[in-house]
Amino acid sequence: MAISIIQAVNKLKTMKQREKCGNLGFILAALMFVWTTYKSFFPSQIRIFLNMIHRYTYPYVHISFPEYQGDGFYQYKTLAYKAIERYLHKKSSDQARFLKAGHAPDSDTIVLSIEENEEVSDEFQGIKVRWASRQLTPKGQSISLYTRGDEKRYFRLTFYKKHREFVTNVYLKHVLEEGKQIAVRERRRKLYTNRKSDVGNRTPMWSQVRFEHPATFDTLVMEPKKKKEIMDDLINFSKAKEYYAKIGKAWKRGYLLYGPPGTGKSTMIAAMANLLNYDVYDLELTSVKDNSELRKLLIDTSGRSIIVIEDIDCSLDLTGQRDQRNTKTKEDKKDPVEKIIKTKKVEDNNKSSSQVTLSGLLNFIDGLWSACGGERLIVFTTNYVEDLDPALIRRGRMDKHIELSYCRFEAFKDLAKIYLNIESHELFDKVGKLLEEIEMTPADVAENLMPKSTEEDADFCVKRLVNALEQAKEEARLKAEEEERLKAEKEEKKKQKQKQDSPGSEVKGTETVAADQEKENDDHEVKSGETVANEAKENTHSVVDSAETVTDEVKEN
Ligand SMILES: Nc1ncnc2c1ncn2[C@@H]1O[C@H](COP(=O)(O)OP(=O)(O)OP(=O)(O)O)[C@@H](O)[C@H]1O
Repeated sequence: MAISIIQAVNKLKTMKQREKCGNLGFILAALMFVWTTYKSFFPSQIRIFLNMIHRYTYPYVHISFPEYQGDGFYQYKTLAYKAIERYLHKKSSDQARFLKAGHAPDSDTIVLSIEENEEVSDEFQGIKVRWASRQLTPKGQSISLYTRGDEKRYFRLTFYKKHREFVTNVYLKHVLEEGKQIAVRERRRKLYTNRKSDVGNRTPMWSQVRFEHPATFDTLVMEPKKKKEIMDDLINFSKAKEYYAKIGKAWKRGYLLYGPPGTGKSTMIAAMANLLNYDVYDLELTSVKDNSELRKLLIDTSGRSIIVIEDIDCSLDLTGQRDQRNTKTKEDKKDPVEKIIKTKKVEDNNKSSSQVTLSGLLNFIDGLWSACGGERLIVFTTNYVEDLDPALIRRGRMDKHIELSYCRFEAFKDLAKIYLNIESHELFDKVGKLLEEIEMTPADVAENLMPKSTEEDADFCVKRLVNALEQAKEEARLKAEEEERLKAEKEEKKKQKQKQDSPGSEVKGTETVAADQEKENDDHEVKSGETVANEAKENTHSVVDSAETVTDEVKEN
């Protein structure tokens, strides 16, 4: 019984299908008849006229965006097609049933786009449009024989005639801008460095690797208020294209990061690049032949990038007309170890044949060429901000000066949270006190806090830090004592020498000492006013020096 019912239903279905096929055949035949009659009986003028009426009353507008442009020899993918492809990715994956997948250049993303003859709709500010993908088949060729140049693929945008103004002026701008932004967001970021140019070398001047530094502002420890201020400044800059255009300034900003080694200058640059999704150009000034090469390098950089010159104080002799005597005084104040490191760096750099001058560098920062490309940060780092020429770092060139300093208690707590995932410990107070007495860089604190094996738990690491701080404190004390002793010894030797030099020194009493003192005073008077001023400066800085010495001893350890 059941079987016979099913058979009956099937029979009915087949009948209906046949009926449908019959109807379709009839409609097709009728259409062909109308078309043939139209072609044979309507003269071409009337057909043109009817076409015109049709065009006039047709409610839609179509715009085509071909994939490739160019002549028969050179074809290139149009920027508009690429941007539309990226823009439609999300809509295509949501709406279309037949999709094409491709690998976006310079990116790890798969881009989905609609297959031929598929359509997706879009709505922007209440206006609806349709996007379709089409392909023209050149006559006499099958699709499988296409070469890249033969492909006539294009996107077709359809919208109501009444929205023509809006679509062409507003919507298309939005699509292209958004598509470009998506491509930029999803691209693989690069770290570039410049190579020394050889004579006749035509290879690009920047070599590149993928930029994969994991540092972020979350992992960079510094005073929270200062950190927020820097982040706001950066984000503000990245959104200020119109503002910069309005005030007539090139869309770029200079940052000067200064502070002792190991306080996070390089880490901050990586965090900046990750925050803004920028590329990084690490410019090695000593490898740049001259000012004109420097300019070429600048032109070869792209927008949305950070150009970094590290250790700018050691990069070539950029002192300009600076007072050499002044420089010497500052050099004298430095710790001997620091002085040796710096002298070595400067010597190495001086060995390079670079003829880049201060004015060349100033032009690089804010000359006419610096405006090309836009959306660029220029970052200088230095351990010795006082050594830099004021012209180089004045506001307008280096707009924001950021000091990175030794680790304080707040920064330590952040590091403990990042490295050990702890927010409190019985030794925290002790660490806080020690950090007030001893200057330790975040790099050294981080190194002590980082577990080196699975046995080293948080407790072990905090204790290790306390030990390191106590040891640094003890060494600083011993060094200060040793310095005191040396100073006293020097004084004693000086006095002895004075005794030997002056006649009748054996019987020197209070009178003779007074005479010596008078002589010394006379000598001082002969000295030029400048030298006296310098000496006075040296004396005022002696207190700072001793503090620096303590710090350096910590660093050495
Ligand atoms: N403020 C900080 N926050 C978090 N980590 C830091 C900080 N400062 C230093 N570090 C850690 O110390 C290491 C060295 O820091 P970094 O290279 O950024 O210092 P620097 O100031 O650039 O040193 P130099 O002047 O020698 O180039 C980094 O890998 C980072 O892990």
